[in-house]
Amino acid sequence: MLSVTCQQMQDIEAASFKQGHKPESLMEQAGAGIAKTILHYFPNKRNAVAYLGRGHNAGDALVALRILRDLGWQVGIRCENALHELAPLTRRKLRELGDDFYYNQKRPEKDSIILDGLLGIGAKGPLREPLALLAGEMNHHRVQGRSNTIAMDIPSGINGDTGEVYDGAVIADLTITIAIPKTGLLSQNAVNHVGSLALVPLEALTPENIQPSQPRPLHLTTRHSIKRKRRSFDTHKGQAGRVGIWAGSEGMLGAASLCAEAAIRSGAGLVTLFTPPTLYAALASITPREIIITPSINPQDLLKSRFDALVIGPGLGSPVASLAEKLFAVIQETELPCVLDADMLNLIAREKRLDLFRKNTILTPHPGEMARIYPASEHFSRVPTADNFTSEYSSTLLYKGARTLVAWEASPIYHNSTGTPAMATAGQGDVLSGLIGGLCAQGYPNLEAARLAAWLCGEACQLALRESHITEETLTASDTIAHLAQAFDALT
Ligand SMILES: NC(=O)C1=CN([C@@H]2O[C@H](COP(=O)(O)OP(=O)(O)OC[C@H]3O[C@@H](n4cnc5c(N)ncnc54)[C@H](OP(=O)(O)O)[C@@H]3O)[C@@H](O)[C@H]2O)[C@H](O)CC1
Ligand SMILES: [K+]
Repeated sequence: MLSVTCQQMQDIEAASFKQGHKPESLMEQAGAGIAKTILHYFPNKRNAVAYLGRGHNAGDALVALRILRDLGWQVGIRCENALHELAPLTRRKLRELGDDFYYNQKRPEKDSIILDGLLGIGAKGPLREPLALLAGEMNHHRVQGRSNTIAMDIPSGINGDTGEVYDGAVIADLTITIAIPKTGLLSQNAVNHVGSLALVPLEALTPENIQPSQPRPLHLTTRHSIKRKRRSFDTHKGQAGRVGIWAGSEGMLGAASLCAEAAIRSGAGLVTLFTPPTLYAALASITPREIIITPSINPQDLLKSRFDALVIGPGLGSPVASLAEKLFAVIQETELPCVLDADMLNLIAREKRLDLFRKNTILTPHPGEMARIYPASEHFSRVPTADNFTSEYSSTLLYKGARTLVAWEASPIYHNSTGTPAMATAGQGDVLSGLIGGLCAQGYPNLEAARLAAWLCGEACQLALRESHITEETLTASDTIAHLAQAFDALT
């Protein structure tokens, strides 16, 4: 969905009021959506404390808190403003929760949810007291009590238009933005304060007829903006998509295996993994039985079978010159959607074969690989890099990072909403490339496949963290694959 400035959001809101929508009804919908999102990502938590400012942002937090309390959660509030200073609607939402909460204020216990309802789109400039004090308290409890902070709409102390981070700004693990994403949330500066993103859409408030505030529109990919395909009843495995993968080298068998497993878990009907004959036995012993493993020394084999999409590169290492030439020839020749990942990108950079970045290719560089294929990226921040690169080359680009970007030609620059720092671990990229290949093989257009795969990987990891045996430290790429089903389900 297109992102908007706070002023644009306020204008859309004002227009909806003119059409008869009521602020209280919107706040109830927002609060209900926030509570639902909290239950989706943190179903095992039982304690929440809402930090309140004076405005309607606090009202959203109070509605969510009331719903959680009614479900049996222990809840509390922190507010340093006098009751008469609260906006009338916010005051009403506090009364519905119970005035006792105001007189018996609570600080978050260990392992709580902290709701940031200090400031939303009505924020102006750096945090003033008493909110600065409360923001400091929230950040302290997040770290000391290992709690999770969830920002209502915008983390307080972040400029919602530019992403500028003011002193003492709230650090959120998840920002639940209301109705339409705010442009500042997508800024690279703010990423450590915004955390992962979720959207609560409100039917009355949509960005129709809004002019993007940037020359190249910045969009957020959320669960609502991706359409999951349904299969017809008589689908057979040949129609479900055939993926050909060239991956792996000595010492990097896991990359090939993870990539192939993710491809089959994406829904592809047949996945064939080509591997040097010397690695065959070892690879067969760690790869799921559903994968066809074909020993090969000639990448031309990728063109001989009837595949619907190709993935080339995970764990490829540094192939000898003759193999490199053959891989280049395949990429040159194929018209299939073709994911170029990891060492294949390094090889293309090293041999200066950027002519291979054709329209059917999907490139998945992390910042280091990006710097190799496109040295100009070192002089630009991420969005201009994605913008310039896709203006120069006709590939679909998936630029990995804490906020993965997906773009193609003059498309909007799509910012992925899901993900967690737990993903900073080996193998996640191999899963991602396998997933993209599998989705392309099923007929998702390249741009959609890349957006969906990035969203699914991030969502799978966020959902994996709900389990008691998986933590930020222990999550692995296999856990990502194991939670793809839950991520797909979250789309429907
Ligand atoms: N978008 C929608 O249609 C909906 C939004 N909802 C939620 O409402 C907020 C916006 O609420 P609003 O009341 O307009 O504004 P805030 O809650 O952000 O806060 C305004 C008050 O905060 C004071 N303020 C402003 N800047 C600062 C600062 N830097 N430090 C301290 N205090 C600040 C401001 O005081 P003034 O003295 O400046 O007037 C206001 O008192 C939106 O973000 C959503 O969360 C709806 O609930 C659903 C529909
Ligand atoms: K907030």
